Amino acid sequence: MGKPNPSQSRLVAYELVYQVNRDGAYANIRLPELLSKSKMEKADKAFTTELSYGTLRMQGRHDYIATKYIDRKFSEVDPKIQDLLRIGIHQITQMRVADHAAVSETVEVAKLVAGESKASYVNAVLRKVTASSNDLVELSNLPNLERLSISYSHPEWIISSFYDQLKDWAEVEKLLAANNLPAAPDIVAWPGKSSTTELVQLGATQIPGFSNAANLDGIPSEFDPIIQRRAGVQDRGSQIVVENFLTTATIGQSWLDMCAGPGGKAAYLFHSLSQKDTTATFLANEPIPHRAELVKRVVNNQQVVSFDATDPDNFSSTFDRILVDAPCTGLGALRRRPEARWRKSINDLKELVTLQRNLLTSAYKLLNPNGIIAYVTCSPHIAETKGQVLDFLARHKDMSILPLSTLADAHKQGVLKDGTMQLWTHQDQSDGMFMVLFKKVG
Ligand SMILES: C[S@@+](CC[C@H](N)C(=O)[O-])C[C@H]1O[C@@H](n2cnc3c(N)ncnc32)[C@H](O)[C@@H]1O
Repeated sequence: MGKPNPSQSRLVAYELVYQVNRDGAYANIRLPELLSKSKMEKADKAFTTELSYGTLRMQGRHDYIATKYIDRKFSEVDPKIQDLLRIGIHQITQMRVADHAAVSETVEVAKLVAGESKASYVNAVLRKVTASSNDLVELSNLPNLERLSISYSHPEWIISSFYDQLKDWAEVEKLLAANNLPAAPDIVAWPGKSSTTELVQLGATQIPGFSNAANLDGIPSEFDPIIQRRAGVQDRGSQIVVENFLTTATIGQSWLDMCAGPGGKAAYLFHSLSQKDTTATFLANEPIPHRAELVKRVVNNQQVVSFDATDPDNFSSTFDRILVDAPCTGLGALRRRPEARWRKSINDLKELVTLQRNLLTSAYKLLNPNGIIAYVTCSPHIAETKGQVLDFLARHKDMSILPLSTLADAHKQGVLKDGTMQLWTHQDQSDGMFMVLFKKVG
């Protein structure tokens, strides 16, 4: 084999996959850094993005394929070889790259990052993969859970949690497929700062049924209204949450965003309230310092505090409207975060459910008579959604659900019989947001 000569686009894709899988990097933060250092052309950057994000999403499936051609468990293979095989198999099975190019280009990366002998091994395994149809017909004999887990590259516990809610394997399959498709970012025009007319004039596409939303077929950090902090990157599901909560506004209320970082909903709420009602007050709270700094970039600094919100004594006043956009497993936003499905476990869920419960208890203590709490997660998991609702209502007899269906100006999308809302990526083209409004009586 000659001197290694990898293409920049594959080398950067490998670096990203390795850093995410081995060093805990976040793809959406690390990739822009790697791309800006690389000086690649736009088309090569797009290739790198598709290859690296796609590999991270689909690596469960790729590991299954690789295991057919190796003589040990995939987890026992050298970590560099694991990630090289994954990017090779992604090109062979998921992208329109000719087999010979997928193999030889991956082998060039392997020579540079892992040396000649490991590169030979990668070469041998990938050649065997190209000789197969990779149609995985054998999976049709497996139970639904195992079959879908391999085909759509999702951990089984996550698929079970979707089935618990959807109760229909065909629907679950559609959701898993949607989670594997990249989505162009949604943006929101902050009232008083920009408008959808301006966003559309600058090349974004308006989203029907929304007052301030547009979809951007481009890089948000290169879009002027975002650079100038007059608009934000925000999935339409989160925009629905904010807009629904705002329909409960009356004059002169005090608002708290209890879990505000990095500030998406806080910014939209803050700018909307500033336009609607100058007598309303707004406070955003975020305990993690660097996330609180992000909130300060989009909300007036004087209106951002940094406390553990599970202790209500940290706050010096009570509120009429409290948003509890709680830390959660994020199982509703898997298409936007390629590695997220591999990062969370059932153990995380247990801790998160306790934290969510404690935040709700604290919100209750901070709520004024006739006040409203919006409890929100970007997860459809039953323990983080319906489970929390039942638990909260059982513990607080003076609280009841304010059905979203009774609010004339609220979005109708995803509203369930009990008045809560559950969005689904495959049905609503949004993150799988859950929302319930709790009203305090008297
Ligand atoms: C789902 S995120 C909020 C997203 C945010 N509302 C937005 O739209 O950009 C949950 C936030 O809760 C914060 N958090 C974690 N523990 C908390 C606590 N004990 N009190 C308040 N916030 C907490 C996390 O740091 C995280 O920033």
